[in-house]
Amino acid sequence: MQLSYLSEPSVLYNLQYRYSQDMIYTKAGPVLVAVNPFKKVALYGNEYIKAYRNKTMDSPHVYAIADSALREMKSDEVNQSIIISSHYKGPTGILKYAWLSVIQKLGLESSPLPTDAIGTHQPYNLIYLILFFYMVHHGESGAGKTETAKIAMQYLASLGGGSGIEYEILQTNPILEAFGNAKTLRNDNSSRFGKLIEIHFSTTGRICGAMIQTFLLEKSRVVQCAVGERSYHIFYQLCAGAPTTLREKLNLKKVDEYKYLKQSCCYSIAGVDDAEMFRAVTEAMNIVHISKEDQDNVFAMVSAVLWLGDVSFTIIDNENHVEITVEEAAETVSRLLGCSIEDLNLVLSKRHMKVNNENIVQKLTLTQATDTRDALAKALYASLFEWLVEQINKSLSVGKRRTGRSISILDIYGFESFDKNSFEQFCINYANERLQQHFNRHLFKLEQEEYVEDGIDWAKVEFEDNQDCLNLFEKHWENKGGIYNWLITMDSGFPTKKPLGLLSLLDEESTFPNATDLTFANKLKQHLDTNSCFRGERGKAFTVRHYAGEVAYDTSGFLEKNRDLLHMDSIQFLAKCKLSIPQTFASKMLAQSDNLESIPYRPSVADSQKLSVAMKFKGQLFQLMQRLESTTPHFIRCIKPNNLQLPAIYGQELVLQQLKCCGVLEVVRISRSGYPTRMTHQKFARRYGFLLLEDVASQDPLSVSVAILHQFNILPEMYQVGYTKLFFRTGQNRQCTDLLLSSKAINKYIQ
Ligand SMILES: Nc1ncnc2c1ncn2[C@@H]1O[C@H](COP(=O)(O)OP(=O)(O)OP(=O)(O)O)[C@@H](O)[C@H]1O
Repeated sequence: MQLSYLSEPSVLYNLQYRYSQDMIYTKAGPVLVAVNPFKKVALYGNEYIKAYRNKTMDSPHVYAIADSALREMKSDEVNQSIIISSHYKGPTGILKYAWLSVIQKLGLESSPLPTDAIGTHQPYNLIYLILFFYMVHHGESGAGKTETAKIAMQYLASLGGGSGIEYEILQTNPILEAFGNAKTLRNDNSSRFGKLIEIHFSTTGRICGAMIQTFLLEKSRVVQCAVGERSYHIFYQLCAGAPTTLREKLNLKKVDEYKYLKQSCCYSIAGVDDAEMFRAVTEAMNIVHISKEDQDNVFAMVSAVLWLGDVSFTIIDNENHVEITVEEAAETVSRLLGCSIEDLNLVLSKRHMKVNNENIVQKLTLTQATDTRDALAKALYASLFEWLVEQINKSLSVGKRRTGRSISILDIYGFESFDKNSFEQFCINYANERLQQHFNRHLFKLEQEEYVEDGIDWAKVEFEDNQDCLNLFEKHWENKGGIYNWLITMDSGFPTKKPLGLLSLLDEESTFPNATDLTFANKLKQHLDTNSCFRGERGKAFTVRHYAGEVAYDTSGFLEKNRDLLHMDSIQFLAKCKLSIPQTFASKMLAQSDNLESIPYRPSVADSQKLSVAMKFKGQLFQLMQRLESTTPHFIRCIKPNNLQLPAIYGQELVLQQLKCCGVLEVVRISRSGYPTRMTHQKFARRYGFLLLEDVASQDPLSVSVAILHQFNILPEMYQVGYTKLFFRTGQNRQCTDLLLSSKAINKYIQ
């Protein structure tokens, strides 16, 4: 089904009709729209893979996208990318908590919306309806990006490389999901990080290796998570599935006995067996060659993080200073990390500072000690995640003799807008602005530029350009006189001039020791109030006009999250641990802090051992975009038809909103009026020239092409002749080809 022939209402009608028939994939111009079925659909597996490979099936599918990426990689000798994204605006807030209390009352904890509860518990039906209406009109995560990425990987992996590498690539999924996914209110298996997997191919077109890059893991979840949500799956899987010896070695308790896990009152996921998942994860680790010893170290770190949360403090004076309480938690942490209780106490209750060139030791208050403990837990977990990805990459980089050709699959968080939007949404939405720019560039800008360059008659199709919003985030300009001053920021990844964009203002404020979230918000208002994409709000808030809608951000916690400081004392503490894995984490952190010394912009205050989170993210995104720019992109837009994670419920408004947000409707418009299929005159003349019945006066490819089109009476409104290419309306090239092939001329030729 090609939506490109259709008007907007019929696009919507068709999507809904197809969804009701389990046809969850639809093409909108070059973009594949995937509507989450929330149930098993009979569209996958070897039979389907074979059919798409042999071209006996050509209906829209992730397999078809992966297949054309593969073919184009081989024929054009250009790297390809499959960019999977979703766009939603989601609620949190009171109704969600109301819903949680409803399901708890029904004794159906962890189930987002049990269908049997709707019918049998009449008193709750009204609440259900209100919630349903509310949720359907806002939309949320769980659109199906990760599943789609896995389906694309499955297709590519089915090619077989003979070395088993494709199986290894698939087995990275359970590991990354265990350590980087969590149950949220919106999705039982929500990815809390972005992921790019680059699959490498040999000269014969076989998979010979892969490389994974991850982005911005949500580490705050390790120490804090909302009611009804869970922390990372691995915590629950380890506690449920560790064999007795490991359980004893790690001194594991039940999940509801750990403070970090207890706070959200949610321990299980309907239909998921954590113990079984643990076995699948260890099996996957074996397959990607993570040694038994390393696995034990990994699980020791996971257990250490859990036990750190249980380390408590005793107040030792009337200034609220503390020491750690020496009990099971502290003892277990020191055993698992390989440090002494004294060192653990020192790092959590005291801080070394340099004041006026003099070294002093400051005692920590209860709040400071608790923050230090949580920062250590978050850093340990984030380092562990990074380390695991590194190990996986080592294992996947087997095929050194590769062609340099690759297909990258990008599965990155979608646009987010909740009741309360914090630093995480700020970064995620910035990433989405970047990706939307990439989408616009390829589907609107470059497309239309090509028409103009080739001199065809073309009335420009307007599209929502998000350049202004990107500038608000990234660029530096002088407010005086309102003149934009395009100063380089990205070459080095660091600003070289006075910062006046959202990111650089945030970074600058993060380096002032006395700055607060309020001074940051005021600074934004002072510098950016004249910007049309920015609006200062009361107090600590500000609003950004994103391409997908306005989002109000609350700056509470922005500075702290952006600084993401782990005090040098904590790094040195990890370096002193006897186990090799915390030592490795420490060296990595120290290496990062060394690199920073060469950066002129960041002041050398004692704590600035790390690049700020926003700047690191900006650098990562910049590299990502550079990488994607050198590929031919294939876009998949995932749509969530309801927020209840249930099959057969299709919220028209919700779908429409997502289609609008992600530019699909504009793509349909441009595909209808545009000429998406094209072929150079040379290629067209070479392919069909032999069909000409009469000699053409001039043998140049353009004249031959035009003569062929005339001979077969191809309607003039179906194509345009450019300087270098023929441009065909949607699908017309194919119809044209069919026409040519079924013509008498070809029959004559064959005879
Ligand atoms: N093609 C599919 N077939 C069957 N079920 C699917 C499919 N795609 C998604 N789902 C269901 O939807 C759920 C959410 O999908 P997924 O985790 O891929 O969403 P996501 O967009 O990656 O979400 P998040 O942004 O929270 O990570 C899956 O756990 C699965 O139950």
